[in-house]
Amino acid sequence: CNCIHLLIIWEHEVRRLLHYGELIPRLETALGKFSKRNSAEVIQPVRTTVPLQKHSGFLGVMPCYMENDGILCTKLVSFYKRPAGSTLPSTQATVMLLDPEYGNVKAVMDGEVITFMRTAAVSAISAKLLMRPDAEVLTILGTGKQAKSHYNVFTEIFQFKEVRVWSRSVDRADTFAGSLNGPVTVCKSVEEAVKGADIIVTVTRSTEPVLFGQWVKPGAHVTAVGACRPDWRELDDTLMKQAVVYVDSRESAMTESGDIILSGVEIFAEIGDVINGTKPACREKTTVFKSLGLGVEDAASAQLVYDKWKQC
Ligand SMILES: NC(=O)C1=CN([C@@H]2O[C@H](COP(=O)(O)OP(=O)(O)OC[C@H]3O[C@@H](n4cnc5c(N)ncnc54)[C@H](O)[C@@H]3O)[C@@H](O)[C@H]2O)C=CC1
Ligand SMILES: O=C([O-])C1=[NH+]CCC1
Repeated sequence: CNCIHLLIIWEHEVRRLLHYGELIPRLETALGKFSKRNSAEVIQPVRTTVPLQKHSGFLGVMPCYMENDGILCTKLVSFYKRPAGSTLPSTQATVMLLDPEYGNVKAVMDGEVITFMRTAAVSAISAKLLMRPDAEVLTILGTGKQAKSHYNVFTEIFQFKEVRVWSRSVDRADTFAGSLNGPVTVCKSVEEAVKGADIIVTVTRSTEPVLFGQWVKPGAHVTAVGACRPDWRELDDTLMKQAVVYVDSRESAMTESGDIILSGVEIFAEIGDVINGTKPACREKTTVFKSLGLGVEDAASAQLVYDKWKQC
């Protein structure tokens, strides 16, 4: 039995071991495999969510099996609708890697760093495929953990002339700006922040639209990361209807995304279809990539952490 080899990999180790340069190619491969719907490559159901009514939150369970790669993984993620000013965390996560033959857990690792890095990396993949190559202005709406990881990966792999941020509180936006390793423009309104922007990342905990189509430049790319419940929104109907809509998973989007379900729009493609070359990247049009977060992303990330740990 190999159950004595249980590893615990803490947050600071995951942070040390994960780098976008290695994570992005692994995620591209995993998303491409996911969109082939070949059960020998990926079995990944839509996440199961248990409402935590008393605490305005949800526990998500996100299993994934990649048979050909020998990866069996599940993430437990709790996420909450916190009131303004709350100091409680909005997302907490733990990832478990199992041995698919024995069935034992071989590693338990921090899932928070995996969650904010893999989500930002997937957004960067969508931008690589869907953003105009001459994009100059990046806008980030929201100033939390995902905002930081998105700022980090977008400025690491692209070059923008200007990066803008917006938060409901200018003080929070100023604090966020001060924590970054580069210049940003703090904007007082969403409209000011997104005017003329080539790429807009929405990473808020809002449950109502914050980004309106009337403000978005034609041909811009929007990566929508928040609003992961069927009755939560970040984008309005006008934007959803004027855009070509890409998602990480059709099933997840039709189950979990208020922006997709309530606007009634058609999904054009999964991002994995574009990676596989089976659907085009409509860069010249306004595009929305609606991200919900997938177990296959956590599985590929956790395996990378494990591989790197073994190399040390
Ligand atoms: N698509 C995916 O794979 C994932 C999505 N998420 C989602 O991303 C969002 C951001 O997550 P974190 O950065 O970890 O949260 P966070 O709590 O660190 O940051 C949230 C940000 O949203 C702002 N905000 C809260 N309510 C708002 C409102 N009504 N209008 C405008 N802004 C508001 C906060 O001030 C803060 O700047 C959450 O909705 C979370 O559920 C989180 C993990 C993965
Ligand atoms: O994929 C993920 O971990 C999550 N998506 C929405 C909240 C957490």
